[in-house]
Amino acid sequence: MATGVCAMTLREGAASALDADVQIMRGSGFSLQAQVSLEPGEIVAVMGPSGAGKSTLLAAVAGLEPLSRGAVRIDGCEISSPQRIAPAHRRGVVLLGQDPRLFPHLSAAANVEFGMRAQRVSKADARAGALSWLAKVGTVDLADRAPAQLSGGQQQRVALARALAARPGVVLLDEPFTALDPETAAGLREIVHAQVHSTALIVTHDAVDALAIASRLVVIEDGEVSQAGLVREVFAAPATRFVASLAGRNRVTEGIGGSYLGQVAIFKPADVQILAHQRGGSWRARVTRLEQTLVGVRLHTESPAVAVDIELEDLAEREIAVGTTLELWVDPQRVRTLTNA
Ligand SMILES: Nc1ncnc2c1ncn2[C@@H]1O[C@H](COP(=O)(O)OP(=O)(O)OP(=O)(O)O)[C@@H](O)[C@H]1O
Repeated sequence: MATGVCAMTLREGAASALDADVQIMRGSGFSLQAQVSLEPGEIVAVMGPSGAGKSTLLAAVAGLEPLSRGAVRIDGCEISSPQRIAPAHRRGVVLLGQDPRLFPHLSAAANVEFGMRAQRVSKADARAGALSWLAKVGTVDLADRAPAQLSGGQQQRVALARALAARPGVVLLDEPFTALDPETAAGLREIVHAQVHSTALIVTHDAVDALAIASRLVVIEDGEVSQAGLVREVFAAPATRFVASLAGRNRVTEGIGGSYLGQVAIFKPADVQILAHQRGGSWRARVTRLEQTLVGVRLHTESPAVAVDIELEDLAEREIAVGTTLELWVDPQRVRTLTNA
């Protein structure tokens, strides 16, 4: 693979390979060190706590944040290094964030055309292409409206059409659904799933987004990659407390049933059993809250805080209510432990 700066314009319309080795040191004391490689057409989710460095990673890959060390390569062509950042039209990357950032003086169609014209598409083809992209995101009937005449969700759809119409080899989406209501977000999620044929890195706070859209997940914590792999595998075997909480697992740090002291015990709410009598490793807990789930009821208990999933019939049969004291037990084989650092 070539490693130098490529003079050629990047291939348009084809998904590209992305290889980013990003090191950023900010005066504020924050530093980011992350390495991500994507095959052409692969969609990878990026998750992590607030302030971990997710947006910084995407900005660096987009060529908007200078690197302290490392390089970003697309199809082997270096588009960013500490010495040089390629001009925007040669990077082959688009970044779409929470804010649609449409040109306010241009209509929805003209906004989409703009991205295509930058790729030297003729005016007539750009108009036809813009209408076709607006149709794909469900806003073709709004083509002549100015951004100010569109709702937030409609603006975000137009911004997505503009980003994809430029046929980038790599698309970067930084929480594009966060500011939208759940229904609009679900619609856009489907559009991304159906229409993004580029290689894509998507920052999200939503585990459902990661499962629905991406094949792999990269978790960033404190400026470093803390876990990476297939989305399902990462959620099935959380390596950090943050990933465990994403995956909806119990995370107990103060020990349970006299075991796991000095460790973080991680287990599924569905693996906690309610016993009729005390046994080795069981513990007594008071129910503080009941929550209905799609498949039954989640009991929240205290000291330690543990969630327990049971079926609705069980709740009625055992006469469980807020304030009930239960004897709980979890099979040690179902408990994963982390060192309590
Ligand atoms: N322009 C900036 N100048 C200096 N520091 C910044 C700048 N932007 C962000 N930071 C800091 O860099 C760190 C990483 O921020 P970043 O926005 O990448 O995090 P994030 O993981 O995307 O967080 P969030 O989920 O809240 O958006 C934070 O400590 C943040 O305060």
